[in-house]
Amino acid sequence: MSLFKKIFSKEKKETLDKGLEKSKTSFFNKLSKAVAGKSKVDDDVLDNLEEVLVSSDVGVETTLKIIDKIEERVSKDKYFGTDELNGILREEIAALLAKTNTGNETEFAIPKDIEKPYVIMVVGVNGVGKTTTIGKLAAQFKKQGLKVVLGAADTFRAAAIDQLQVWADRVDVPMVRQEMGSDPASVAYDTLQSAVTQNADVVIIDTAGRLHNKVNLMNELSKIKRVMQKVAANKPDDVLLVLDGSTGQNAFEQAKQFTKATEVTSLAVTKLDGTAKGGVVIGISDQFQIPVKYIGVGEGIDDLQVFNKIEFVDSFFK
Ligand SMILES: Nc1nc2c(ncn2[C@@H]2O[C@H](COP(=O)(O)OP(=O)(O)OP(=O)(O)O)[C@@H](O)[C@H]2O)c(=O)[nH]1
Repeated sequence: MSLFKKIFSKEKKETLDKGLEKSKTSFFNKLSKAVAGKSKVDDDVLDNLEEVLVSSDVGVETTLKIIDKIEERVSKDKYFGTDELNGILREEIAALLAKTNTGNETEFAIPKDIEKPYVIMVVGVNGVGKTTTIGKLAAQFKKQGLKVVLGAADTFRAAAIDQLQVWADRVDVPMVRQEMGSDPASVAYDTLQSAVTQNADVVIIDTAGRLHNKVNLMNELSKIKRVMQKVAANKPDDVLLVLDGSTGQNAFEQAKQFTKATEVTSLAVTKLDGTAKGGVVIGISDQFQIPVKYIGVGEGIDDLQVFNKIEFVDSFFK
């Protein structure tokens, strides 16, 4: 491993540790209360643990799965002590995450076996950190020496186009835009066309995420896809749903709506640094069986990380 990589990994780890601090403190405070005065894991401890997991935004479904697994282990080994609970929780959560997050990626990269350009269509409601995530992603891909083109297909609000332009300028990548109110699919088409002409490696398309009308959202997203496929077959390669981790259960609700409206292939969970609700990462990836690809652990350009289940669990249970 090169020195640069070593330094980068250390920095990445520190940012992750810091980003998850609030979630960790809150979780382990609750956990220690849940087992206070108990030496063995019994029904009371399991009930308390269930509450801890639900109140840490792991979600009811995933919490019940974890509790079932621990119950199985308790019934096998009657002498299972509360001091072992941490290790066992860590194993069960790692196993859950491994089902969806099957890879072990640590760095920003695009798959080698796809036809260039790699197209990421970004979806999510306003305010979740969509624009910021696109900007940070563009910066990381550019750092890898890849040629990136952005498409401002959230034409619903002028501010959305302008905000993305700020990031495009900051990262120094081209952005394709049209007037506010123009057809998002037309912007996506132009963006892909321009990327193909420039022989770009990565295209990132911003879309509007208006949830108030599911049929409209569905129609808009499928039209964008359909029109892009006129330029290049099988695009987009990735439909990335951005969720604000600090909204906890609201993020679950948004995931539900968006997965109904379009085929979401990966998730980015942002703003984990400012919240104690980090458990959403575990619950959402499990409940929707969609891999978490990126996590946002700060506002800085380098504070978007490739989600790695091992690093995440290591940091959480450190
Ligand atoms: N602390 C923290 N802040 C973040 C993170 N990601 C985004 N933000 C902040 O969240 C706010 C909203 O981000 P935007 O990128 O503007 O959100 P958006 O979804 O594009 O929203 P609109 O521009 O309103 O459509 C900004 O102030 C970002 O700096 C994160 O990982 N951590």
